[in-house]
Amino acid sequence: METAAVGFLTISSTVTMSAPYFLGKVIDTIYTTTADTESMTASLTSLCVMLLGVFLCGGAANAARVYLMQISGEQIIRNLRAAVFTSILRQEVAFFDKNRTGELINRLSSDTAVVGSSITDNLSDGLRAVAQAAAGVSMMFYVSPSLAGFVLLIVPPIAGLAIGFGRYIRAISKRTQDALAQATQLAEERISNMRTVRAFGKEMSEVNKYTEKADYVFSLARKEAALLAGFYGVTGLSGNIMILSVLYKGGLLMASQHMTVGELSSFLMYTFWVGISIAGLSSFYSQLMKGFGAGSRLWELLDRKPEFPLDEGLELPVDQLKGRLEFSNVSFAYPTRKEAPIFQNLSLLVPAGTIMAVVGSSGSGKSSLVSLLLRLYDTDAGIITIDGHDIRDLNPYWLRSHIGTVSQEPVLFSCSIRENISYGAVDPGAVTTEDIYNAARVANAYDFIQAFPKGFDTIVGEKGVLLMYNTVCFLCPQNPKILLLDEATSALDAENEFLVQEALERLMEGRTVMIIAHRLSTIQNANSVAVLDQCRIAECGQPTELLGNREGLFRKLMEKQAFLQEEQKRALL
Ligand SMILES: Nc1ncnc2c1ncn2[C@@H]1O[C@H](COP(=O)(O)OP(=O)(O)OP(=O)(O)O)[C@@H](O)[C@H]1O
Repeated sequence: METAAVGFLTISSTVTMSAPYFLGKVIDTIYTTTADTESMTASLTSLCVMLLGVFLCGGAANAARVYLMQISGEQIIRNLRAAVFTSILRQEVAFFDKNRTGELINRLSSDTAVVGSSITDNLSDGLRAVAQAAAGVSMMFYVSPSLAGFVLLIVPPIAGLAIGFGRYIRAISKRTQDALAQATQLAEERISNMRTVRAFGKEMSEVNKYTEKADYVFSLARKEAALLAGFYGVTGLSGNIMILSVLYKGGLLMASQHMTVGELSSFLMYTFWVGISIAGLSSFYSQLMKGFGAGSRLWELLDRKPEFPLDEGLELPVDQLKGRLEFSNVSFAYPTRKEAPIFQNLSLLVPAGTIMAVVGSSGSGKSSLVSLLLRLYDTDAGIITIDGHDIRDLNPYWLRSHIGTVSQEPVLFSCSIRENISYGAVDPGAVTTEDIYNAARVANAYDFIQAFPKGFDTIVGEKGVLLMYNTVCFLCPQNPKILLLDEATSALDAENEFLVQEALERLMEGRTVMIIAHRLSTIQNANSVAVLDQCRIAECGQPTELLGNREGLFRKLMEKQAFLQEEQKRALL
């Protein structure tokens, strides 16, 4: 396809470039033919027919070139977007703590478009401008070397100016794309937290903040426009000076019989062509520099290697997996908040086939424990093992597909309930309707979902707003030996409490379970309880044993929690 485009480009440029030459011939024919009108008309007609043929051919080639270039441009943008999205999704979770969603979205949508179009739209015009300038200059030398040498003295200073200008455009484009990314990030955060914005009545102040960011983008665009105007003004003026000098010097050459009127006309037309090509080239160059500027962040993103691999490492035979979990002297702080340690020398053992309830005040690190087990982050010190294997030696992909994670407040994607439930399966395409129904039955959500008019095909609103019931569980991959559960914090009415409890018990049977527990009933059913406090496990043992210790942290936590739950239940009634 590219070859065809270049072919058409050559044809259309050759045709366009040969036109002035032939037109010159037409003029000379008119001026020099002293013969009878009939033969003059004949030679004129044949020249004009030839020119018409050449123009038709050039027009068709031009149309084909534009079509092909447009298509290949869209293809480049598509490939770029797919590559950037692949690269983003391969990054480690910590990368997403450092880079905000809005910024990444901007890279994916805006930067790729700027880079793509700067390469393609302009590449076609740019290549044509280069070809036309080269051919035009050659033809100028062919028609009159002395006049060409004189006129082209103007090119070096223009080239110098263009280089300086290109550098500036490149820098300003990078700044513009960064500013745009910041604006998008702000908008993305505010729109996704619209409830908070509304609750505090901050609509207008957020609008002002966004407008400020948009103003900054505009001020950069204004700078760019002013510079562009200056640059085009200078190049346009130089073009006109070129024409004037051709007229002056060419007139002198004609007077001294060194040039015919046809040659001067051809030369003048080639000068026009070269002038137009130079204008095209400067626009091409500035757009290309703009693309490079916008592209610098994209290349960084494309080249970035994730800190740990997605799909490399040891895979244990599934039938030998027992599910013994152990944290040994683990220390950890989030990469974005290195100064605030979450765990220091934390040790915890969950024997295979037992249920461990993890409790602790808000922010004590319960969810972080789960994140470490799933290897969303690596520990700073100490190791975490599954059946004695350091999880850093295991294939992360394998590890995650053999640990079932169920959150009772899952972030649901905006698709049907059916699709949401099958999301966790290794091959969602192979999940049968019966599998989905069973998963819903296990979660005691079957009747509830069937009660919707569209049943399992009900489309869930963004972030699951539509789905008020909070026990929908994802299909657990391959009946995992290990389950990590995050219990809902919200209080339920008596009937739902019973349904949830029953579903959880069914789910936990015969597996090693680590559950972030919020309900007293869950804790009482666990084999042991670990209390997180001040970066470590403060207490660990059987629930009844820990409750017996009146001064213990667990006892205090339970007293507080029981009180809170009572309060919540009273509020529900
Ligand atoms: N991605 C993150 N980057 C930086 N800090 C984080 C991140 N996630 C959590 N934290 C911080 O780590 C601490 C522990 O959070 P974590 O969510 O593990 O606690 P938790 O006990 O599960 O809390 P909760 O019961 O409120 O969910 C908190 O101070 C939290 O602000």
